[in-house]
This record gives sequence, structure tokens and C-alpha cells, in this order.
Amino acid sequence: MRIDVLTVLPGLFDCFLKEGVIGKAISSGKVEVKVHNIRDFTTDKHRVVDDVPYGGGPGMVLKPEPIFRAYDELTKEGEKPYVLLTEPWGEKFNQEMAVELSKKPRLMIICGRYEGVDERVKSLVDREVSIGDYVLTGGELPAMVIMDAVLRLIPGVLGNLESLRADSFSDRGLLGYPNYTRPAEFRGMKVPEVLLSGHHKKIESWRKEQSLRKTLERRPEIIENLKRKGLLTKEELE
Ligand SMILES: N#Cc1c(-c2ccc3ccn(Cc4ccccn4)c3c2)n[nH]c1N
Repeated sequence: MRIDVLTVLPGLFDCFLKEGVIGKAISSGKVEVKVHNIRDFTTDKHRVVDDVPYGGGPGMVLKPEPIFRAYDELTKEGEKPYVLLTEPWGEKFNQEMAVELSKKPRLMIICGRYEGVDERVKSLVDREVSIGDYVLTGGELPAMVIMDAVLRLIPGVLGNLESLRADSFSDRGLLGYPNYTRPAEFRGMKVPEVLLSGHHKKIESWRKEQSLRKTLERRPEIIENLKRKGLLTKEELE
């Protein structure tokens, strides 16, 4: 997969693209992520990317020209990207969308700043996406959240064991099971016996029960949604 990111703050992505699972996936060539400074696609000597809003009002708006120039330049060759625009009021990002996006060969993520992008930029966009009902200062952190959730699903990025675990739980949006590690007792708090038993079938069923129970308690709508889609097995429904 290739992802092109358009932003006026490219430096925000430096650590994200160098460290951890995402950094390894990029350095090993499993995925390609290129961050482009929208300012590099301006033509004036002051490299202006924003302007005051028509009709008045607070703040500035990202101009359309530099973003269109970047899009035209970056799509001259190769497969056309599926274009995302991060927006406070976009479609809510979730695991289902992450799975869908992970199957695209190429993505482009346009990150707004200030009061957002000129409305005409949306003629380039396939999906306006929000990571939650709160307002951030720009679209870069949402872009990193989306990339993290999508790239971890690319085969080979997490390694087999992890991707197997992911398929059975988080890809259906179920909450995770409790994790423990040594010591077996810490300040009077013991690790559940089943996890020390070495009985893999019992451990797996305990973990599935914990995940379903936690999801039912905290996010009952996820269970209802899975029931409606027929994505819960008979045993899971019991
Ligand atoms: N995704 C997502 C987002 C954003 C987001 C995304 C892009 C931009 C571009 C500018 N701003 C600041 C802004 C916009 C509008 C009014 C005031 N302030 C953004 C915020 N906030 N919260 C989310 N879940």
C-alpha cells in the first residue's frame, strides 16, 4: 500500500513514521508513506497556503490551488488514490472502515488546518472522515490515527500471530480481553487461574467470554450491530 499525506505541518509526522510497528513496516518496504508539504505546491514567493474566508468570520481557510496542484502532481502516474479528508464532522472512523481502507492499493489523506479547507477541495475527496466528536486543531493527528489503524492490518505488518488475534476480535469491533503477565500475584491481585493452566481451548474461550462480556457492558450497540449482521456465532450468542 502507498499513502500520500498532504499537510502544512509535515514535521508532525516525523516520529510517527520512524518509530514502532509503523516505522518498521515503512523501513522494511512493506508499506510506502510519503508526506508532502502543501507549501511546496505554492507558486508565490511567500508560499501562501491560506486566506481569509469569503463572507467574513474567524480564522483562515486553506486555499484550493496548492492542494489541487499537489493532487495533480501526485496522481500523474500510477493508480489513482482513494482520497480521504480529515474533518471534525466527517463520517466516524471505526474498525470496519479501517478494514475497508486497508484493502485499497493507494490512499491520499488531505489534512486541513485553521478553519479547514476550501469547499472546492472536496471535489477531489472520496470520503470525509472524523476520528471523534471533539474538535482538534488540525487534521494531522486524525491522519496518523487512521494510518495506524489501517497499516496494522496490512499482511506482514504485525506478524501472523497478531493478525490472527485481530481477525477474531477487534475486526468485529469487540473490545479486547484482559491481559496479564508475570508475576502471578502482585500486591494481592492474582492472575486468573485459567491463564496459568496451559489449557489453550479453555484460555481461548475465557478470553472470548471476557471480550463479549466487556463489550456487552460498555458498548451494547456493538453486540446489537453484530447480531443484526449475523456476525456472532451461536455459542457467542449464548
Ligand atoms: N478528523 C478530524 C477531527 C478534527 C479536525 C480535522 C481537520 C481539521 C482542519 C482544521 N481543524 C480545526 C478546526 C476545524 C473546524 C473548526 C474549528 N477548528 C480540523 C479539525 N477535529 N476533530 C476531529 N475528530
